[in-house]
Amino acid sequence: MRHAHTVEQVRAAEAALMARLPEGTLMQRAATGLAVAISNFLGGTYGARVVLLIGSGDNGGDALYAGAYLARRGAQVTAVLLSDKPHAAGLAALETAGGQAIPVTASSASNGTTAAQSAVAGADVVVDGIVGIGGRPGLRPEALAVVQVAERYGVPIVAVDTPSGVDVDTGETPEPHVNAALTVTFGTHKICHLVDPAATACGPVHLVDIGLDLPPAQVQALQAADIKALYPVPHGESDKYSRGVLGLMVGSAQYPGAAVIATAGALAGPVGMVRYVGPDAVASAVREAHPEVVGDGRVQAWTIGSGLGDELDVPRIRELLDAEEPVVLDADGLKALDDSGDHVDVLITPHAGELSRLLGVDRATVEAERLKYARLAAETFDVTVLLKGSTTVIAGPDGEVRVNTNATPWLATAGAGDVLAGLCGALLAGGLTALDAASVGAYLHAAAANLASGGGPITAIAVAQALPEATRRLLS
Ligand SMILES: NC(=O)C1=CN([C@@H]2O[C@H](COP(=O)(O)OP(=O)(O)OC[C@H]3O[C@@H](n4cnc5c(N)ncnc54)[C@H](OP(=O)(O)O)[C@@H]3O)[C@@H](O)[C@H]2O)[C@@H](O)CC1
Ligand SMILES: [K+]
Repeated sequence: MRHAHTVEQVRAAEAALMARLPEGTLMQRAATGLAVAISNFLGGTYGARVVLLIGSGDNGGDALYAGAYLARRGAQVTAVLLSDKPHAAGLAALETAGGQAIPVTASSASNGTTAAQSAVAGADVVVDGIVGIGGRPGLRPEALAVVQVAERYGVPIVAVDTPSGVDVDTGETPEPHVNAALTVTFGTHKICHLVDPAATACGPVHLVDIGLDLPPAQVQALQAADIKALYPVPHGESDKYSRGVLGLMVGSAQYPGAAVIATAGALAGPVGMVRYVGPDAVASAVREAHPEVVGDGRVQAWTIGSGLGDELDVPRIRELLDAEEPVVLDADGLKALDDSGDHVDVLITPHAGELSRLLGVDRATVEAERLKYARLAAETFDVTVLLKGSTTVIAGPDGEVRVNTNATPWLATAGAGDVLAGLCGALLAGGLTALDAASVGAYLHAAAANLASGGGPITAIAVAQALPEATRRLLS
Protein backbone atom coordinates (compact mmCIF):
# COMPACT_ATOMS: atom_id res chain seq x y z
CA MET A 1 0.00 0.00 0.00
CA ARG A 2 1.20 3.51 -0.71
CA HIS A 3 0.44 6.01 2.03
CA ALA A 4 0.14 9.74 1.46
CA HIS A 5 0.53 12.06 4.41
CA THR A 6 -0.20 15.74 4.82
CA VAL A 7 2.53 18.36 5.10
CA GLU A 8 1.61 18.84 8.77
CA GLN A 9 2.04 15.12 9.47
CA VAL A 10 5.38 15.05 7.66
CA ARG A 11 6.66 18.11 9.53
CA ALA A 12 5.72 16.57 12.89
CA ALA A 13 7.42 13.25 12.05
CA GLU A 14 10.49 15.08 10.78
CA ALA A 15 10.75 17.17 13.97
CA ALA A 16 10.49 14.07 16.17
CA LEU A 17 13.21 12.27 14.24
CA MET A 18 15.51 15.28 13.94
CA ALA A 19 15.46 15.69 17.71
CA ARG A 20 17.16 12.27 17.97
CA LEU A 21 19.68 12.60 15.14
CA PRO A 22 22.74 14.80 14.52
CA GLU A 23 21.87 17.99 12.63
CA GLY A 24 21.65 17.61 8.87
CA THR A 25 21.25 13.82 8.90
CA LEU A 26 17.82 13.82 7.27
CA MET A 27 18.86 16.17 4.51
CA GLN A 28 21.91 14.00 3.80
CA ARG A 29 19.68 10.91 3.55
CA ALA A 30 17.30 12.75 1.24
CA ALA A 31 20.06 14.22 -0.92
CA THR A 32 21.90 10.93 -1.31
CA GLY A 33 18.70 9.13 -2.37
CA LEU A 34 17.96 11.99 -4.76
CA ALA A 35 21.44 11.89 -6.31
CA VAL A 36 21.27 8.13 -6.85
CA ALA A 37 17.83 8.48 -8.47
CA ILE A 38 19.10 11.25 -10.79
CA SER A 39 22.13 9.15 -11.69
CA ASN A 40 19.87 6.19 -12.53
CA PHE A 41 17.58 8.48 -14.51
CA LEU A 42 20.55 9.70 -16.56
CA GLY A 43 22.08 6.25 -16.90
CA GLY A 44 25.38 7.54 -15.47
CA THR A 45 26.88 10.79 -14.24
CA TYR A 46 30.24 11.26 -15.96
CA GLY A 47 30.07 14.31 -18.25
CA ALA A 48 26.31 14.76 -17.72
CA ARG A 49 25.15 18.37 -17.77
CA VAL A 50 22.98 18.91 -14.69
CA VAL A 51 21.22 22.20 -13.91
CA LEU A 52 19.75 22.75 -10.46
CA LEU A 53 16.96 25.29 -9.92
CA ILE A 54 17.43 26.47 -6.36
CA GLY A 55 14.81 28.25 -4.23
CA SER A 56 15.19 29.61 -0.72
CA GLY A 57 14.29 26.57 1.38
CA ASP A 58 15.49 23.10 2.30
CA ASN A 59 14.12 21.75 -0.99
CA GLY A 60 16.93 23.71 -2.63
CA GLY A 61 19.30 22.33 0.05
CA ASP A 62 18.47 18.77 -1.00
CA ALA A 63 19.14 19.67 -4.63
CA LEU A 64 22.46 21.38 -3.83
CA TYR A 65 23.81 18.43 -1.81
CA ALA A 66 22.65 16.02 -4.53
CA GLY A 67 24.42 18.27 -7.06
CA ALA A 68 27.62 18.03 -4.99
CA TYR A 69 27.35 14.22 -5.03
CA LEU A 70 26.90 14.21 -8.82
CA ALA A 71 29.75 16.70 -9.35
CA ARG A 72 32.09 14.43 -7.37
CA ARG A 73 31.18 11.70 -9.84
CA GLY A 74 32.06 13.72 -12.91
CA ALA A 75 28.85 15.60 -13.73
CA GLN A 76 29.00 19.26 -14.82
CA VAL A 77 26.67 20.84 -12.31
CA THR A 78 25.31 24.38 -12.49
CA ALA A 79 23.03 25.77 -9.81
CA VAL A 80 20.66 28.53 -10.91
CA LEU A 81 19.93 30.58 -7.79
CA LEU A 82 16.34 31.85 -7.79
CA SER A 83 16.68 33.44 -4.37
CA ASP A 84 19.38 35.55 -2.74
CA LYS A 85 19.30 33.27 0.30
CA PRO A 86 19.89 29.73 -0.95
CA HIS A 87 20.78 26.95 1.52
CA ALA A 88 24.29 28.12 2.51
CA ALA A 89 25.87 24.81 3.52
CA GLY A 90 24.44 23.06 0.46
CA LEU A 91 25.83 25.76 -1.81
CA ALA A 92 29.27 25.53 -0.18
CA ALA A 93 29.22 21.73 -0.64
CA LEU A 94 28.39 22.11 -4.32
CA GLU A 95 31.17 24.63 -4.91
CA THR A 96 33.70 22.50 -3.02
CA ALA A 97 32.76 19.56 -5.25
CA GLY A 98 33.48 21.63 -8.37
CA GLY A 99 29.97 22.77 -9.26
CA GLN A 100 29.20 26.39 -10.12
CA ALA A 101 26.37 28.70 -9.14
CA ILE A 102 24.86 31.58 -11.09
CA PRO A 103 22.11 33.99 -10.09
CA VAL A 104 19.02 33.63 -12.26
CA THR A 105 19.43 37.22 -13.42
CA ALA A 106 23.05 36.91 -14.64
CA SER A 107 23.29 37.93 -18.28
CA SER A 108 24.92 35.78 -20.91
CA ALA A 109 28.06 36.95 -22.71
CA SER A 110 26.74 36.03 -26.16
CA ASN A 111 23.11 36.71 -27.08
CA GLY A 112 20.07 38.22 -25.38
CA THR A 113 19.36 35.19 -23.20
CA THR A 114 20.42 34.91 -19.59
CA ALA A 115 23.21 32.56 -18.53
CA ALA A 116 20.60 30.51 -16.66
CA GLN A 117 18.45 30.10 -19.76
CA SER A 118 21.47 29.00 -21.82
CA ALA A 119 22.48 26.47 -19.16
CA VAL A 120 18.95 25.04 -18.96
CA ALA A 121 18.62 24.82 -22.74
CA GLY A 122 21.83 22.77 -22.97
CA ALA A 123 21.23 20.51 -19.97
CA ASP A 124 20.69 16.74 -19.90
CA VAL A 125 18.49 17.13 -16.85
CA VAL A 126 17.06 19.96 -14.79
CA VAL A 127 16.57 19.38 -11.07
CA ASP A 128 13.62 21.25 -9.57
CA GLY A 129 14.66 22.39 -6.11
CA ILE A 130 12.51 25.52 -6.30
CA VAL A 131 10.08 24.60 -3.51
CA GLY A 132 8.90 21.45 -1.79
CA ILE A 133 6.40 20.98 1.00
CA GLY A 134 6.95 24.54 2.22
CA GLY A 135 5.84 26.11 -1.06
CA ARG A 136 2.65 27.88 -2.02
CA PRO A 137 1.00 26.92 -5.33
CA GLY A 138 2.35 28.61 -8.43
CA LEU A 139 5.74 29.62 -9.78
CA ARG A 140 7.26 33.07 -9.44
CA PRO A 141 8.05 34.79 -12.80
CA GLU A 142 11.81 34.10 -12.77
CA ALA A 143 11.23 30.41 -11.95
CA LEU A 144 8.49 30.11 -14.56
CA ALA A 145 10.78 31.58 -17.22
CA VAL A 146 13.53 28.96 -16.72
CA VAL A 147 11.03 26.10 -16.41
CA GLN A 148 9.55 27.18 -19.73
CA VAL A 149 13.01 27.06 -21.34
CA ALA A 150 13.38 23.45 -20.17
CA GLU A 151 9.97 22.63 -21.64
CA ARG A 152 10.75 24.38 -24.92
CA TYR A 153 14.05 22.48 -25.33
CA GLY A 154 12.59 19.16 -24.17
CA VAL A 155 14.95 18.94 -21.19
CA PRO A 156 13.51 16.49 -18.63
CA ILE A 157 12.90 17.81 -15.12
CA VAL A 158 13.44 15.73 -11.99
CA ALA A 159 11.38 17.21 -9.17
CA VAL A 160 12.76 17.21 -5.64
CA ASP A 161 10.02 16.01 -3.26
CA THR A 162 7.17 17.66 -5.23
CA PRO A 163 6.88 19.37 -8.62
CA SER A 164 7.09 23.04 -7.64
CA GLY A 165 3.85 24.97 -8.02
CA VAL A 166 1.37 22.17 -7.26
CA ASP A 167 -0.78 22.21 -4.14
CA VAL A 168 0.88 19.51 -2.04
CA ASP A 169 -2.03 18.66 0.29
CA THR A 170 -4.87 18.62 -2.25
CA GLY A 171 -3.40 17.55 -5.59
CA GLU A 172 -4.79 20.72 -7.17
CA THR A 173 -2.85 22.75 -9.76
CA PRO A 174 -4.50 26.16 -9.82
CA GLU A 175 -1.33 27.93 -11.00
CA PRO A 176 1.66 27.30 -13.29
CA HIS A 177 3.75 24.38 -12.05
CA VAL A 178 6.56 22.05 -13.01
CA ASN A 179 5.72 18.96 -15.07
CA ALA A 180 8.28 16.40 -14.00
CA ALA A 181 9.66 13.36 -15.81
CA LEU A 182 10.40 11.89 -12.37
CA THR A 183 9.67 12.98 -8.82
CA VAL A 184 11.92 11.86 -5.98
CA THR A 185 10.19 12.17 -2.63
CA PHE A 186 11.26 11.53 0.94
CA GLY A 187 9.83 9.65 3.91
CA THR A 188 6.34 9.12 2.53
CA HIS A 189 4.16 10.07 -0.40
CA LYS A 190 2.36 13.38 -0.25
CA ILE A 191 -1.23 13.75 -1.46
CA CYS A 192 -0.11 15.51 -4.67
CA HIS A 193 1.71 12.32 -5.70
CA LEU A 194 -1.50 10.31 -5.78
CA VAL A 195 -4.31 12.71 -6.66
CA ASP A 196 -4.79 14.28 -10.07
CA PRO A 197 -4.19 16.73 -11.65
CA ALA A 198 -0.97 17.04 -9.59
CA ALA A 199 -0.23 13.30 -9.78
CA THR A 200 0.13 13.59 -13.54
CA ALA A 201 2.58 16.47 -13.06
CA CYS A 202 4.79 14.21 -10.90
CA GLY A 203 5.49 11.55 -13.52
CA PRO A 204 6.71 8.34 -11.86
CA VAL A 205 7.35 8.87 -8.15
CA HIS A 206 10.40 7.38 -6.44
CA LEU A 207 10.24 7.20 -2.65
CA VAL A 208 13.43 7.50 -0.60
CA ASP A 209 13.14 6.13 2.95
CA ILE A 210 14.59 8.56 5.49
CA GLY A 211 13.32 6.75 8.57
CA LEU A 212 10.28 8.86 9.49
CA ASP A 213 7.86 7.36 12.00
CA LEU A 214 4.45 8.34 10.63
CA PRO A 215 0.82 8.27 11.88
CA PRO A 216 -1.99 6.65 9.83
CA ALA A 217 -2.19 8.15 6.35
CA GLN A 218 -5.07 10.30 5.14
CA VAL A 219 -4.92 8.94 1.59
CA GLN A 220 -3.88 5.47 0.49
CA ALA A 221 -3.27 3.80 -2.84
CA LEU A 222 -3.79 0.05 -2.72
CA GLN A 223 -1.29 -2.07 -4.63
CA ALA A 224 -1.68 -5.51 -6.22
CA ALA A 225 -0.93 -7.38 -2.97
CA ASP A 226 -3.55 -5.35 -1.07
CA ILE A 227 -6.17 -5.99 -3.74
CA LYS A 228 -5.34 -9.69 -3.78
CA ALA A 229 -5.82 -9.89 -0.02
CA LEU A 230 -9.29 -8.32 -0.30
CA TYR A 231 -10.63 -10.36 -3.23
CA PRO A 232 -13.39 -12.79 -2.14
CA VAL A 233 -12.00 -16.08 -3.44
CA PRO A 234 -14.49 -18.98 -3.21
CA HIS A 235 -13.54 -21.96 -1.04
CA GLY A 236 -14.46 -25.66 -0.99
CA GLU A 237 -17.77 -25.11 0.83
CA SER A 238 -18.94 -22.24 -1.42
CA ASP A 239 -22.10 -22.51 -3.50
CA LYS A 240 -23.70 -20.04 -5.86
CA TYR A 241 -25.76 -18.48 -3.07
CA SER A 242 -23.00 -18.19 -0.51
CA ARG A 243 -20.76 -16.56 -3.14
CA GLY A 244 -23.40 -13.84 -3.41
CA VAL A 245 -26.27 -12.99 -5.73
CA LEU A 246 -26.32 -9.62 -7.49
CA GLY A 247 -29.45 -7.90 -8.75
CA LEU A 248 -29.10 -5.64 -11.77
CA MET A 249 -31.56 -2.82 -12.37
CA VAL A 250 -29.92 -1.30 -15.43
CA GLY A 251 -30.62 -0.63 -19.11
CA SER A 252 -33.82 0.37 -20.88
CA ALA A 253 -35.49 0.20 -24.29
CA GLN A 254 -33.47 3.34 -24.99
CA TYR A 255 -30.15 1.83 -23.80
CA PRO A 256 -30.38 -1.98 -23.88
CA GLY A 257 -26.60 -2.19 -24.42
CA ALA A 258 -25.95 -0.79 -20.94
CA ALA A 259 -27.72 -3.81 -19.44
CA VAL A 260 -25.76 -6.29 -21.54
CA ILE A 261 -22.46 -4.60 -20.73
CA ALA A 262 -23.10 -4.15 -16.99
CA THR A 263 -24.10 -7.83 -16.84
CA ALA A 264 -20.82 -8.78 -18.50
CA GLY A 265 -18.96 -6.82 -15.82
CA ALA A 266 -20.99 -8.44 -13.03
CA LEU A 267 -20.50 -11.99 -14.31
CA ALA A 268 -16.75 -11.39 -14.47
CA GLY A 269 -16.79 -10.61 -10.73
CA PRO A 270 -16.89 -12.98 -7.77
CA VAL A 271 -20.69 -13.56 -7.60
CA GLY A 272 -22.41 -16.93 -7.80
CA MET A 273 -25.48 -15.64 -9.65
CA VAL A 274 -26.83 -12.55 -11.38
CA ARG A 275 -30.52 -11.55 -11.52
CA TYR A 276 -31.77 -9.06 -14.10
CA VAL A 277 -34.78 -6.86 -13.31
CA GLY A 278 -36.08 -4.68 -16.13
CA PRO A 279 -38.25 -4.48 -19.27
CA ASP A 280 -38.88 -7.82 -21.01
CA ALA A 281 -37.21 -6.82 -24.25
CA VAL A 282 -34.05 -5.80 -22.40
CA ALA A 283 -34.13 -8.94 -20.26
CA SER A 284 -34.25 -10.98 -23.48
CA ALA A 285 -31.25 -9.13 -24.87
CA VAL A 286 -29.38 -9.75 -21.60
CA ARG A 287 -30.22 -13.49 -21.61
CA GLU A 288 -29.28 -13.85 -25.24
CA ALA A 289 -25.81 -12.49 -24.48
CA HIS A 290 -25.59 -14.13 -21.02
CA PRO A 291 -27.85 -17.24 -20.75
CA GLU A 292 -26.79 -17.79 -17.11
CA VAL A 293 -28.71 -14.69 -15.93
CA VAL A 294 -31.99 -15.29 -14.04
CA GLY A 295 -34.97 -13.10 -13.12
CA ASP A 296 -36.17 -11.26 -9.99
CA GLY A 297 -35.62 -12.79 -6.54
CA ARG A 298 -33.54 -12.47 -3.38
CA VAL A 299 -30.18 -10.75 -3.79
CA GLN A 300 -27.26 -9.77 -1.56
CA ALA A 301 -26.55 -6.53 -3.43
CA TRP A 302 -27.80 -4.32 -6.26
CA THR A 303 -26.29 -2.45 -9.16
CA ILE A 304 -28.72 0.23 -10.20
CA GLY A 305 -28.68 2.96 -12.76
CA SER A 306 -26.55 2.41 -15.86
CA GLY A 307 -28.61 3.30 -18.95
CA LEU A 308 -31.93 3.46 -17.08
CA GLY A 309 -33.08 6.40 -19.21
CA ASP A 310 -36.89 6.62 -19.06
CA GLU A 311 -37.09 3.54 -16.82
CA LEU A 312 -35.82 5.56 -13.87
CA ASP A 313 -38.19 4.73 -10.99
CA VAL A 314 -37.12 7.11 -8.24
CA PRO A 315 -39.40 5.83 -5.42
CA ARG A 316 -38.37 2.20 -6.07
CA ILE A 317 -34.67 3.12 -6.13
CA ARG A 318 -35.00 5.07 -2.89
CA GLU A 319 -36.65 2.05 -1.31
CA LEU A 320 -33.69 -0.09 -2.32
CA LEU A 321 -31.21 2.53 -1.11
CA ASP A 322 -32.87 2.45 2.31
CA ALA A 323 -33.04 -1.36 2.41
CA GLU A 324 -30.41 -3.54 4.03
CA GLU A 325 -28.70 -4.80 0.87
CA PRO A 326 -25.76 -2.71 -0.34
CA VAL A 327 -26.18 -0.85 -3.63
CA VAL A 328 -23.96 0.45 -6.41
CA LEU A 329 -25.68 3.51 -7.80
CA ASP A 330 -24.45 4.61 -11.21
CA ALA A 331 -25.25 7.00 -14.06
CA ASP A 332 -29.01 7.75 -14.38
CA GLY A 333 -29.63 6.13 -10.99
CA LEU A 334 -27.75 8.99 -9.34
CA LYS A 335 -30.77 11.20 -10.01
CA ALA A 336 -32.57 9.27 -7.26
CA LEU A 337 -29.97 10.06 -4.61
CA ASP A 338 -30.98 12.44 -1.84
CA ASP A 339 -29.05 13.66 1.15
CA SER A 340 -31.40 12.23 3.77
CA GLY A 341 -30.98 8.89 5.47
CA ASP A 342 -28.22 6.43 6.15
CA HIS A 343 -26.50 5.29 2.96
CA VAL A 344 -23.27 3.81 4.33
CA ASP A 345 -23.74 0.66 2.24
CA VAL A 346 -24.24 2.66 -0.93
CA LEU A 347 -21.42 3.12 -3.43
CA ILE A 348 -21.93 5.80 -6.05
CA THR A 349 -19.77 5.75 -9.19
CA PRO A 350 -20.02 9.15 -10.87
CA HIS A 351 -17.69 10.79 -13.35
CA ALA A 352 -16.84 14.45 -12.80
CA GLY A 353 -19.88 15.65 -14.78
CA GLU A 354 -22.31 13.55 -12.75
CA LEU A 355 -20.70 14.58 -9.48
CA SER A 356 -20.89 18.23 -10.49
CA ARG A 357 -24.65 17.87 -11.08
CA LEU A 358 -25.12 16.14 -7.73
CA LEU A 359 -23.29 18.91 -5.88
CA GLY A 360 -24.40 21.86 -7.99
CA VAL A 361 -20.88 22.99 -8.95
CA ASP A 362 -19.46 23.16 -12.44
CA ARG A 363 -17.60 20.24 -13.96
CA ALA A 364 -14.27 22.02 -14.40
CA THR A 365 -14.22 22.79 -10.68
CA VAL A 366 -14.77 19.13 -9.81
CA GLU A 367 -12.02 18.09 -12.25
CA ALA A 368 -9.61 20.59 -10.68
CA GLU A 369 -10.49 19.72 -7.05
CA ARG A 370 -11.23 16.01 -7.23
CA LEU A 371 -10.29 15.10 -3.68
CA LYS A 372 -12.30 17.92 -2.17
CA TYR A 373 -15.50 17.15 -4.06
CA ALA A 374 -15.28 13.37 -3.68
CA ARG A 375 -15.00 13.94 0.09
CA LEU A 376 -17.81 16.48 0.09
CA ALA A 377 -20.20 14.13 -1.74
CA ALA A 378 -19.35 11.24 0.60
CA GLU A 379 -20.12 13.43 3.57
CA THR A 380 -23.23 15.09 2.10
CA PHE A 381 -24.95 11.91 0.93
CA ASP A 382 -23.44 9.57 3.56
CA VAL A 383 -22.21 7.26 0.80
CA THR A 384 -18.94 5.91 -0.53
CA VAL A 385 -17.95 7.81 -3.67
CA LEU A 386 -15.90 6.39 -6.52
CA LEU A 387 -15.04 9.40 -8.68
CA LYS A 388 -13.94 8.09 -12.06
CA GLY A 389 -10.99 9.64 -13.90
CA SER A 390 -7.32 9.20 -14.74
CA THR A 391 -6.73 8.66 -11.05
CA THR A 392 -9.88 7.33 -9.41
CA VAL A 393 -10.63 8.89 -6.04
CA ILE A 394 -12.60 6.76 -3.59
CA ALA A 395 -13.96 8.54 -0.51
CA GLY A 396 -15.82 6.87 2.34
CA PRO A 397 -18.46 8.57 4.49
CA ASP A 398 -16.10 8.51 7.50
CA GLY A 399 -13.38 10.51 5.70
CA GLU A 400 -11.19 7.63 4.54
CA VAL A 401 -9.76 8.17 1.03
CA ARG A 402 -8.18 5.76 -1.40
CA VAL A 403 -6.82 6.44 -4.83
CA ASN A 404 -6.47 4.10 -7.77
CA THR A 405 -3.70 4.96 -10.18
CA ASN A 406 -3.38 2.07 -12.66
CA ALA A 407 -5.94 3.22 -15.25
CA THR A 408 -5.17 3.73 -18.93
CA PRO A 409 -6.57 6.71 -20.88
CA TRP A 410 -7.97 4.15 -23.39
CA LEU A 411 -10.54 3.31 -20.73
CA ALA A 412 -12.43 6.52 -21.54
CA THR A 413 -14.84 4.67 -23.82
CA ALA A 414 -18.62 4.23 -23.93
CA GLY A 415 -19.90 1.50 -21.63
CA ALA A 416 -16.70 1.17 -19.58
CA GLY A 417 -18.55 2.68 -16.61
CA ASP A 418 -21.30 0.06 -16.96
CA VAL A 419 -18.69 -2.71 -16.68
CA LEU A 420 -17.32 -1.08 -13.53
CA ALA A 421 -20.78 -0.71 -11.98
CA GLY A 422 -21.54 -4.38 -12.64
CA LEU A 423 -18.18 -5.48 -11.27
CA CYS A 424 -18.44 -3.35 -8.11
CA GLY A 425 -21.93 -4.73 -7.51
CA ALA A 426 -20.56 -8.27 -7.77
CA LEU A 427 -17.88 -7.40 -5.22
CA LEU A 428 -20.49 -5.97 -2.84
CA ALA A 429 -22.58 -9.12 -3.26
CA GLY A 430 -19.40 -11.10 -2.57
CA GLY A 431 -19.29 -9.50 0.88
CA LEU A 432 -16.87 -6.58 0.53
CA THR A 433 -17.58 -3.22 2.14
CA ALA A 434 -18.38 -0.34 -0.20
CA LEU A 435 -14.86 1.07 0.23
CA ASP A 436 -13.19 -2.27 -0.51
CA ALA A 437 -15.55 -3.09 -3.40
CA ALA A 438 -14.72 0.27 -4.95
CA SER A 439 -10.98 -0.25 -4.45
CA VAL A 440 -10.91 -3.77 -5.87
CA GLY A 441 -13.35 -2.85 -8.66
CA ALA A 442 -11.38 0.19 -9.81
CA TYR A 443 -8.11 -1.72 -9.69
CA LEU A 444 -9.30 -4.78 -11.64
CA HIS A 445 -11.26 -2.69 -14.12
CA ALA A 446 -8.08 -0.75 -14.93
CA ALA A 447 -5.94 -3.91 -14.96
CA ALA A 448 -8.36 -5.55 -17.42
CA ALA A 449 -8.35 -2.42 -19.59
CA ASN A 450 -4.55 -2.46 -19.67
CA LEU A 451 -4.57 -6.13 -20.69
CA ALA A 452 -7.21 -5.62 -23.38
CA SER A 453 -5.64 -2.43 -24.68
CA GLY A 454 -1.94 -3.29 -24.89
CA GLY A 455 -1.52 0.36 -25.89
CA GLY A 456 -4.41 0.50 -28.38
CA PRO A 457 -8.17 1.18 -28.47
CA ILE A 458 -10.59 -0.98 -26.49
CA THR A 459 -14.34 -1.53 -26.20
CA ALA A 460 -16.24 -1.90 -22.96
CA ILE A 461 -17.03 -5.54 -23.79
CA ALA A 462 -13.32 -6.21 -24.36
CA VAL A 463 -12.63 -4.83 -20.88
CA ALA A 464 -15.28 -7.13 -19.37
CA GLN A 465 -13.85 -10.08 -21.31
CA ALA A 466 -10.36 -9.35 -19.99
CA LEU A 467 -11.53 -9.22 -16.36
CA PRO A 468 -11.23 -12.98 -15.65
CA GLU A 469 -7.64 -13.01 -16.95
CA ALA A 470 -6.77 -9.84 -15.00
CA THR A 471 -8.24 -11.49 -11.89
CA ARG A 472 -6.33 -14.74 -12.52
CA ARG A 473 -3.07 -12.83 -12.84
CA LEU A 474 -3.80 -10.95 -9.63
CA LEU A 475 -4.63 -14.08 -7.66
CA SER A 476 -1.88 -16.34 -9.04
N1 LIG B 1 10.19 17.36 6.11
C1 LIG B 1 11.09 16.38 5.96
O1 LIG B 1 10.94 15.31 6.50
C2 LIG B 1 12.27 16.61 5.12
C3 LIG B 1 12.36 17.72 4.28
N2 LIG B 1 13.33 17.85 3.39
C4 LIG B 1 13.23 18.86 2.36
O2 LIG B 1 12.81 20.09 2.84
C5 LIG B 1 11.74 20.58 2.04
C6 LIG B 1 10.93 21.56 2.78
O3 LIG B 1 11.80 22.63 3.06
P1 LIG B 1 11.27 24.04 3.59
O4 LIG B 1 10.40 23.85 4.74
O5 LIG B 1 12.48 24.85 3.82
O6 LIG B 1 10.38 24.57 2.43
P2 LIG B 1 10.67 24.71 0.84
O7 LIG B 1 9.53 24.01 0.22
O8 LIG B 1 12.01 24.34 0.43
O9 LIG B 1 10.64 26.30 0.57
C7 LIG B 1 9.76 27.11 1.22
C8 LIG B 1 10.19 28.56 0.96
O10 LIG B 1 10.09 28.84 -0.42
C9 LIG B 1 9.50 30.13 -0.62
N3 LIG B 1 8.30 29.92 -1.45
C10 LIG B 1 7.05 29.59 -1.08
N4 LIG B 1 6.26 29.41 -2.13
C11 LIG B 1 7.02 29.64 -3.21
C12 LIG B 1 6.75 29.59 -4.60
N5 LIG B 1 5.54 29.26 -5.08
N6 LIG B 1 7.77 29.85 -5.43
C13 LIG B 1 9.00 30.18 -4.96
N7 LIG B 1 9.30 30.21 -3.65
C14 LIG B 1 8.32 29.97 -2.79
C15 LIG B 1 9.21 30.70 0.72
O11 LIG B 1 10.24 31.56 1.11
P3 LIG B 1 10.33 33.08 0.62
O12 LIG B 1 11.05 33.06 -0.68
O13 LIG B 1 8.93 33.56 0.49
O14 LIG B 1 11.13 33.76 1.68
C16 LIG B 1 9.24 29.49 1.64
O15 LIG B 1 9.73 29.76 2.92
C17 LIG B 1 11.03 19.32 1.62
O16 LIG B 1 10.18 19.50 0.53
C18 LIG B 1 12.22 18.43 1.31
O17 LIG B 1 12.71 18.70 0.01
C19 LIG B 1 14.47 16.93 3.37
O18 LIG B 1 15.64 17.64 3.30
C20 LIG B 1 14.59 16.06 4.59
C21 LIG B 1 13.36 15.61 5.19
K1 LIG C 1 10.53 20.81 -6.00
